Amino acid sequence: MFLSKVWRLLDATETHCYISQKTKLNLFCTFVYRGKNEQINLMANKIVKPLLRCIAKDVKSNKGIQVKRLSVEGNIAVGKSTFLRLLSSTFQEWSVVTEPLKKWQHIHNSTLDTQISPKPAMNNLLQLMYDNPSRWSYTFQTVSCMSRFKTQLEPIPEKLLSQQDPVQIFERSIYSDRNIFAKTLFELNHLNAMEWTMYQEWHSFLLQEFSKRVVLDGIVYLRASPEKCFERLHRRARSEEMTVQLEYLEKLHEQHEKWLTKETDVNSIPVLVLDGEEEFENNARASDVLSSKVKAFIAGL
Ligand SMILES: Nc1ncnc2c1ncn2[C@@H]1O[C@H](COP(=O)(O)OP(=O)(O)O)[C@@H](O)[C@H]1O
Ligand SMILES: Nc1nc2c(ncn2[C@H]2C[C@H](O)[C@@H](COP(=O)(O)O)O2)c(=O)[nH]1
Repeated sequence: MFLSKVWRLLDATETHCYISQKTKLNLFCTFVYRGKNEQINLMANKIVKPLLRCIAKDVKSNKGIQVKRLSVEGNIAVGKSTFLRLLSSTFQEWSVVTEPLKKWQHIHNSTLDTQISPKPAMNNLLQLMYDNPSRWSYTFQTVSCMSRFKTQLEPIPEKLLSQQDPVQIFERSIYSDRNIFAKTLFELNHLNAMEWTMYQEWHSFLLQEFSKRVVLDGIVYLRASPEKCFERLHRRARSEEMTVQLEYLEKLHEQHEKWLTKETDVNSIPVLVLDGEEEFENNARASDVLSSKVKAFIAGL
């Protein structure tokens, strides 16, 4: 009964005049919150929140909510996760989305799951890729890129919906998947010509199909020397990476420099280059300087 009254009201507002989805929702919430207490929670959880989510789903086309979306890019072990944790604690209203690394280390495979004793590494695609890059790089890029597209296509997180200036930051992106890793692996002959062609074909198709929903407003490039990254990689001591050579980090560094500092057009996305060389992890002053630069960069987007 209560619900039908509210929906009729909603329709009524629809017939009188066009109002923005957001205004309509505010009206809806007003009536919800003037309604009977015991039904408010029901409405909030069952109706209002999903409505907010579906209205804000495609933020770029919804005038009501404009989320500024960025990625943090940088070499392996440069300090992206560390920096994102610092940003997250400084700007708690921001949404920070980390790289789905655990998914790559634990590939769910019903066949494997049923095997009595699957070899441990058989579901660790990161390990397989480092152990035999020519065999597994194309598979890895397919999985990593799909997981990145899914991440960037997720609906806007609830905590951003009510904010005046919502910000969402991704660790890496569908763009670095192609311009850094897939490109490097092709140049190192771990992707053959056919694989590199196929990768670019479906990557370009998905970019075209989802262009507005995966576009970035800015890129933060956390830059450090390959030597510093190599030192940090061993400090972190991730088991899958123990065979990574300095030469590989040097190649990835060159690729980042080419993509983010030399190429004039990074799809015309503004880039902020930050010095990641400094040991900012336990240095509040250094990390504050970096955080302030990111905040000022975002304000200008
Ligand atoms: N600016 C920094 N100063 C000192 N140590 C750092 C810094 N950034 C990261 N580290 C350390 O280096 C290692 C790699 O950092 P991490 O954030 O995991 O890199 P990424 O996410 O880029 O792979 C971790 O052990 C981390 O504690
Ligand atoms: N071959 C690829 N490897 C990738 C890709 N994205 C990340 N990675 C590797 C690099 C690291 O070993 C690990 C996590 O990255 P961090 O920079 O956070 O250490 O995953 C990719 O697209 N291709």
